[in-house]
Amino acid sequence: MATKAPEFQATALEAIPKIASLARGQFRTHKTKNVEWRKTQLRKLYWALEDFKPQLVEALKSDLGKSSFEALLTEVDWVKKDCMWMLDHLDSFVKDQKLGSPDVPATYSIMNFRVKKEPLGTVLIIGPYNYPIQLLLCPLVGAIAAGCTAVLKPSELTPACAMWTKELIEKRLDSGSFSVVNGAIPETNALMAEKWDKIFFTGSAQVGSIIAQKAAQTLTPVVLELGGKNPAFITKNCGNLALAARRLLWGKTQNAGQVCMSQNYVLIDKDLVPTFIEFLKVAYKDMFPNGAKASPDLSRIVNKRHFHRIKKMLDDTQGKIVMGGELDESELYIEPTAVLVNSVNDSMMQEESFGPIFSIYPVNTLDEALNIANLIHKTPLSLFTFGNKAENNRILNEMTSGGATINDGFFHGAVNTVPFGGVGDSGWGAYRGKASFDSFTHFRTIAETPGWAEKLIRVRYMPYDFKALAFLNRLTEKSPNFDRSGKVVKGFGYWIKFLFGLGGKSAKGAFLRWLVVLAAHYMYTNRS
Ligand SMILES: NC(=O)C1=CN([C@@H]2O[C@H](COP(=O)(O)OP(=O)(O)OC[C@H]3O[C@@H](n4cnc5c(N)ncnc54)[C@H](O)[C@@H]3O)[C@@H](O)[C@H]2O)C=CC1
Ligand SMILES: CC1=C(/C=C/C(C)=C/C=C/C(C)=C/C=C/C=C(C)/C=C/C=C(C)/C=C/C=C(\C)C(=O)O)C(C)(C)CCC1
Repeated sequence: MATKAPEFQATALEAIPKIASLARGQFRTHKTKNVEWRKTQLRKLYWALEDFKPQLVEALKSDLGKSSFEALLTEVDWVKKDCMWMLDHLDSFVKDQKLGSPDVPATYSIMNFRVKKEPLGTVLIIGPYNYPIQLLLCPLVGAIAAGCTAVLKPSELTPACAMWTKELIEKRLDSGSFSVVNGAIPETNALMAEKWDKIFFTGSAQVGSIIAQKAAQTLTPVVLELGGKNPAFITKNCGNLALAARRLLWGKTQNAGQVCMSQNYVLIDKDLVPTFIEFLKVAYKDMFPNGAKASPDLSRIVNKRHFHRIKKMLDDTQGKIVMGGELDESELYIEPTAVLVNSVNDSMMQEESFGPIFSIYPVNTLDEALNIANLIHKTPLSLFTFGNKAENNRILNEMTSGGATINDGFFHGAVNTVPFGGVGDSGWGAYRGKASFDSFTHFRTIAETPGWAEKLIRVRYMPYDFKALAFLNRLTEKSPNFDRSGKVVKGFGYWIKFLFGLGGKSAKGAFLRWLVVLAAHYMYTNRS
């Protein structure tokens, strides 16, 4: 098969309602409820990715200048691994979950409470341009696993990937259950005019807000994976400043920093700044011995609009470029660049970089760093800490983020099986690993009341009987072990428990203590 992508073609607007209706129709056949059917789709997706590998690698090169190393590690092989992982665990995820203690009080245990995992239905997945394969198809893995049908809308900014994605999905997966609509705003609007059971959107906060507002009109649940202005903190006690510099530079070189979870700015103890800059330069030289432009590993900026967006941040800064700074529009090339700034109002602090540039902001104290970070963006997608244990804990405690990495760049997001998502305005909901399955699943609680229990549970019927209610309360109500000021009261029950538990708080602890006592007693009475 040729590796050159078919020319980009938007899906005809009038075809979109039919595509959505077909996917809904396929869901109503109930075939997706069959776990074997889902597994077959995941297996087919795995092999489609393997078979289309040359095309996808080539497409990532032509759309983003992405190296084949990254194309495999973070896109094609990444999704294949996701398929394999899901196949390995799906049987256990789909099982009904029996509900017992502590969810169900012992008095209701006869009702066989359980949670049934149901597919949400037909879902819409809208992807961004930076990881056009991974960020579109990983949610699809979750949707297939959960038993949903889906329509995918790749980013039009990566046209070659969009066209191959359409071909591999529509040729290899169940026809009509999974389709791809290509296009930009008009096509997305046409999709948004349809009724979905969930919308999974990855992209900018501005578009995320449009999607959420539209979805709210039909009470459609949404997952939003958005961006953020992500801080890194470096304190005097970071230990290895050279390592911090190298690891943070990694975050701005992979995919030319077009990674929504990489750092936007570094808040660093002012005394460390000159050495940190030197270490950045050393790391840069290590990664790009012949300069970044000559490196076959560094991606390009996706298009002129984004190139100029990033360039404007550099044009508007009042700071000083201390590493990098070269730009070449003809190649959409921007060199990994660090800018030393001294104002929170600087363009390098206020705009989301989403490119290979970041700022360095010197601070006097950790208090100051935390105040600035909370001011710039209270709920970023990521956060990075390079301090001692107490400082790292303090940062994690006093500032939230979607995810965080201690002592590295975005490592919390570099493993495909752990939950990933934002918080507040950096995103709603999470996916990856089991979270991908959960994201497209309705957890339906089921109770089953046996006929023979009728007499036991008839207290609910009219005419109401207060005596029966009092009896039920005696059986089920727990009296508080705290007073009106919220203080725990150590009453008779507490001391009895303490005595019989031999001071242990849990049943297991008490059991172990009793074992020790009995063993000691046995040895004492059987001593020769
Ligand atoms: N949290 C996460 O996992 C990720 C978040 N991002 C964020 O995404 C942004 C960059 O990605 P882009 O592709 O530029 O995002 P974008 O928001 O411009 O586009 C995302 C999708 O929305 C569609 N779209 C664009 N404008 C629209 C409109 N007015 N109405 C309806 N649909 C529209 C596009 O066709 C595309 O498929 C950055 O802000 C970045 O932080 C990117 C990757 C991952
Ligand atoms: C091999 C042996 C061992 C272990 C070796 C280890 C731990 C190797 C580690 C390798 C590393 C650090 C690989 C790094 C990979 C980075 C990846 C995959 C980055 C992915 C980025 C992604 C997916 C970006 C996503 C972007 C998103 C979501 C966005 O824009 O929002 C032992 C254990 C030491 C034993 C010996 C053998």
